[in-house]
Amino acid sequence: MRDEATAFVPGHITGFFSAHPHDDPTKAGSRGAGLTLTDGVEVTVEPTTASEPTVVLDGDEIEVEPVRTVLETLDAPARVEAESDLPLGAGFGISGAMALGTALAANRVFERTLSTNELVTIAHGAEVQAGTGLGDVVAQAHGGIPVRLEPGGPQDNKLDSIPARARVEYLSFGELSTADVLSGDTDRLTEAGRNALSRVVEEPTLLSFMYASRLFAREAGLLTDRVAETIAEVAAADGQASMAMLGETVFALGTGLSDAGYEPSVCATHPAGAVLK
Ligand SMILES: Nc1ncnc2c1ncn2[C@@H]1O[C@H](COP(=O)(O)OP(=O)(O)O)[C@@H](O)[C@H]1O
Ligand SMILES: CC(C)(COP(=O)(O)O)[C@@H](O)C(=O)O
Repeated sequence: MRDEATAFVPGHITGFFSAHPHDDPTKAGSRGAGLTLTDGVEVTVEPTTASEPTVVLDGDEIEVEPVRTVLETLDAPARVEAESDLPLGAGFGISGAMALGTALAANRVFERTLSTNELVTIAHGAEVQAGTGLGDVVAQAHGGIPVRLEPGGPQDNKLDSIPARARVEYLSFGELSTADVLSGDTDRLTEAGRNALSRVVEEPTLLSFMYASRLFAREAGLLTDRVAETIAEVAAADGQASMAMLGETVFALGTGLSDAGYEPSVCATHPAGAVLK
């Protein structure tokens, strides 16, 4: 057993998605596309003798169900300490990042001998089971600008990506409970998500991704006034922006938000998937 291990998992902004439930959470998931980010989550796992696991994010002890499930699945009594560049609950896939980072680091600390795909499957299943995400984990394992053609964990899904890189700006006005949205009527997202995916498969470019994402955000009925206004202001300054699913967050390519007079956070698309440090 090692003293500790650390993994870095990129943040993930989903531009559009459709939900695809299944009785087996490792086969359930989403189709869609998004951006993995150089801003992300660093997850450190160390063994504990305490009767219950401890999960700390940016110094605060919190309850993130997928992390607990991953530790139980790996039979790993641990303390998980995460540092995030991104806000929790605002559409950056932090719950998925913490689950995936915990799986990678716990496997190393407790000297389990699971493969990367097995660990991604465990983290993906835990995230889906908790209702806090559908496609973040497999996207964060992949890196780049993943296009999720078929839902599920590595043994069932089919991923492609948009071969591009970009500077990314983002501005978050607040949280949107993923669990609330996913436990509601997601059928209304299915057609919008299918249309968006068809557009990006037809034309796998960043511009078509952004256009498809804006169309989806409108059709999904999730746009808030502040998000809609900000997207319009970026467009008026000849920029490309859309809403991060699922958060009250706007993301833009290049300098879109800055050019519209905002002071956004700045990062870039992440060229690779999650890594052990
Ligand atoms: N202060 C908090 N704000 C938002 N979520 C929180 C907080 N503390 C714990 N959580 C848990 O973190 C998870 C957030 O998941 P989600 O809404 O999908 O966020 P993200 O979009 O960052 O992945 C949920 O399991 C939620 O119960
Ligand atoms: C959009 C979402 C369903 C939720 O994303 P988040 O709120 O960041 O957990 C994501 O998991 C996806 O399937 O694309």
